[in-house]
Amino acid sequence: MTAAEHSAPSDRTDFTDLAALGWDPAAAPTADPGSTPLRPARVASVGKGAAAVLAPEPLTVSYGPALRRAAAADPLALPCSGDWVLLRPAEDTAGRAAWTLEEVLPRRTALVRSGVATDSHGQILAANIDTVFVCEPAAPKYNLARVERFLILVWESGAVPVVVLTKCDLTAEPAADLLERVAPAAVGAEVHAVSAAAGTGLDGLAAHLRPGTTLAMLGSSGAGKSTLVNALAGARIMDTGEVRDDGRGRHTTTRRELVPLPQGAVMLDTPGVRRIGLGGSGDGVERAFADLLEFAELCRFRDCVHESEPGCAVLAAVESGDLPERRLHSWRKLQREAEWNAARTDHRVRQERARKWKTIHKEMRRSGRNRP
Ligand SMILES: Nc1nc2c(ncn2[C@@H]2O[C@H](COP(=O)(O)OP(=O)(O)OP(=O)(O)O)[C@@H](O)[C@H]2O)c(=O)[nH]1
Ligand SMILES: [Zn+2]
Repeated sequence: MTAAEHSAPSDRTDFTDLAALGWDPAAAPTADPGSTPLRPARVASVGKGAAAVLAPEPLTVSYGPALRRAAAADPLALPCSGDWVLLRPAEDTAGRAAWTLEEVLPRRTALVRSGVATDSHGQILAANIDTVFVCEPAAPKYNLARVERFLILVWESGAVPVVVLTKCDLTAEPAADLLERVAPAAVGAEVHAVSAAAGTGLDGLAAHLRPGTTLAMLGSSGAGKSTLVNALAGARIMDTGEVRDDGRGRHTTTRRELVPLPQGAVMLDTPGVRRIGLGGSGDGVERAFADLLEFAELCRFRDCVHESEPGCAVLAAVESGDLPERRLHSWRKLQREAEWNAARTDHRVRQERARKWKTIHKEMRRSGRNRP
């Protein structure tokens, strides 16, 4: 069934406007004949038991019973910003027309922060993001290890990372030199050097702002994310941190929201992520260190750990200068971290969760979508 057909019974859904929020018609849910038409919406932010959604007009919706049951079994079933969800018509306690959040549609991508407190499930920061601008200030000095950490996280999410070196007006280093130095840490990703203040390098990002794209920004606090969004939008649509206490600062971005850009993309604005744990369940490390792992294929021993083994092609590449030594150190550290986190969510836990999800979806279909 197409998006247009699905919208037919619900004259209140404007799919043209949903497209401005990144709605993909191919993802249109199929409604069972005779069931109450459910209405798609996109989550802007979440609170306790309720979410702020755009449908496309802003609504606050409470969680329906099926969703609450699913969340009790697995916290990842709870909606997060960027999720596409289905709403069911309901009444609030005063008898006024309202909507409940019935179901979270399958996530295309999910940005996960692991290692939150003792919870081994991790926390989903945002969903259905296509492209992430990994913002790293060129001045006073870029931090390649931080860029690598962000890249792993983005690859793991399923989104495409784009490294953006910000504040280039504050460094004497020519953009070409900057790009050349940073590119080895950003294997497989585009790298751009920009200055929001001077307006340079912004054109290079245009291709990532096309309609239908959901964008997000990652980068430490004060990296210049909000300033960059404003420069791209040509308007002050985000608060920026003009006043800060020190370099580490406080978060100046306090809202998580979906912000349409004039170019057609939507920006999913999440607060600066300062301390990130790696999930370790996906192929983020493999993708972020594809250069190193290509050499590893040539090691004499299959289980080579590239420490001191004879015939280690990785060590040989470092020796010959084909692989920066810094990359090897970075990889060791991040790989260990990812493995440690993955071990916490061991195989059994993952299987258990897959089984639970199956039940939850069945349950949702039964108790939610099919009920008249
Ligand atoms: N010189 C110069 N300063 C910049 C540039 N971009 C941002 N800044 C400054 O850097 C500071 C932090 O910028 P923000 O855009 O607030 O940083 P942010 O990454 O959004 O910070 P959080 O909201 O805390 O995550 C502000 O004082 C900006 O004016 C730039 O291109 N050049
Ligand atoms: Zn080796």
